[in-house]
Amino acid sequence: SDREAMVALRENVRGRLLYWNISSNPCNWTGVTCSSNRVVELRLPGMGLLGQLPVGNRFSGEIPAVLFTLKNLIRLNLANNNFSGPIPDSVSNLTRLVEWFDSKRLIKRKSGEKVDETRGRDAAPAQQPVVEIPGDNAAGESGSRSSGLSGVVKKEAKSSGVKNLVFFGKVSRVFDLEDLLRASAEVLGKGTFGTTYKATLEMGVVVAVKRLKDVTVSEKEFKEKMDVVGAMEHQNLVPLRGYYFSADEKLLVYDYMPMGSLSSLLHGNRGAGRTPLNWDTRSGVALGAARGIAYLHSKGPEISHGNVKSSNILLTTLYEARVSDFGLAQLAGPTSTPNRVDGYRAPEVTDARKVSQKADVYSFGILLLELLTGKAPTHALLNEEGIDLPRWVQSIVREDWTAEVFDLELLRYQTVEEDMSNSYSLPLIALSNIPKIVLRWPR
Ligand SMILES: Nc1ncnc2c1ncn2[C@@H]1O[C@H](COP(=O)(O)OP(=O)(O)OP(=O)(O)O)[C@@H](O)[C@H]1O
Repeated sequence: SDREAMVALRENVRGRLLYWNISSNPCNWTGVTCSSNRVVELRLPGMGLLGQLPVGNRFSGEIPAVLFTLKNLIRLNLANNNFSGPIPDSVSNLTRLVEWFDSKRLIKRKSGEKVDETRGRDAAPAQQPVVEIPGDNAAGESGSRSSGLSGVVKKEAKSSGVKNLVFFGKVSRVFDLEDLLRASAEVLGKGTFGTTYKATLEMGVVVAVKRLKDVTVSEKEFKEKMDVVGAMEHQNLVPLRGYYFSADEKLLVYDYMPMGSLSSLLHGNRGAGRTPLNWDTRSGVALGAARGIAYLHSKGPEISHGNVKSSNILLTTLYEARVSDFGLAQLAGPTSTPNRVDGYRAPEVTDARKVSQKADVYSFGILLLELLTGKAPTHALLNEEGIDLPRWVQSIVREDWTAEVFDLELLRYQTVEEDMSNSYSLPLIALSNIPKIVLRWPR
């Protein structure tokens, strides 16, 4: 029935369907008998009419070759028809056939091979064969947007018909590489390991995609390391959902965190209209980040984050902390270009790939100072405005305890100074010689 066909169609286009329309257009494919005279049109967002889908029309005869030549065709659903015979030669353009339930009735013809017509005719009716056409067909001409990821990611990734995204966890696979490449993309920022984009997929899903640079490890090693990262599951971590690896492109797919990073909330938009982070929020973020890092450390003595800093503490809409970017330092070569991570780095760390758990704790201590002072620990040599945060804190409170060290935004809240100064219970902090850094953990 048409209702069933609609359900099948919706399921099979996996969210790509913008609208569909059953009209009573006569079907005119040579060699195809159509008993219901109905044609389903499929429109995809921004792509116009893509093709007519013979869903549930009780078509019989061979599948019209024209279907396989349609540009931008992603999936072809032949559900509830009575097609038989060979899949047309042009099917060799297709790199993947999925859910080919009716293998008896529909035969994939290898080039030059004769087709056994009778085999097809005698078999049971086709149930739900679905053909996918990934690769350049789908990402081509009208499909790609100039601001899309496909304009950024190298061709090789686009045309790789075999490789696809590798997903972690029990989450059902909701999109594939082609979906990702067609997504509209916005640069979120450039970091040590590459550039991160906000990618909005046509089906409405939003993800953060990190395009890694300078990956020196082999595919096998990359996979092993990403498997470890992908297995980390904690409410204070940004989950790595999947990755893509090819010779030219390495992509990581994370959940997108709509509030951005602690760094941008603390230091961005200092002008009018800024929403200051109050002490409750800051201490809650510190606690959440500590829990995320402690979880990583609990996974084994050799497992550390390696890059704890405020741009890697992302926030949910409820201002809960999610730690991001763990396990990436070991993918790169030994040469690490100096960057603002240095402001967080424990003095004993000489190789960015070898950061101990203790060094993570040092970086976390710097993060706490950043939360308390509102100052970013950028490296003075690289950035004139940068400060060596522990040294600055020491210089301010060397003689006498003074509230000057705190972020002015925090001091606007009357009770906060007392809150911050009353407690010395910060056993986690391994920063040496920093007097009177006080923080009360929320109860
Ligand atoms: N999952 C995400 N959701 C929202 N924003 C993100 C996400 N991941 C990263 N960002 C933001 O994108 C920007 C770039 O991030 P990226 O991780 O590439 O660099 P970084 O954190 O500045 O440096 P590094 O590479 O050393 O960690 C940062 O502002 C970061 O907060």
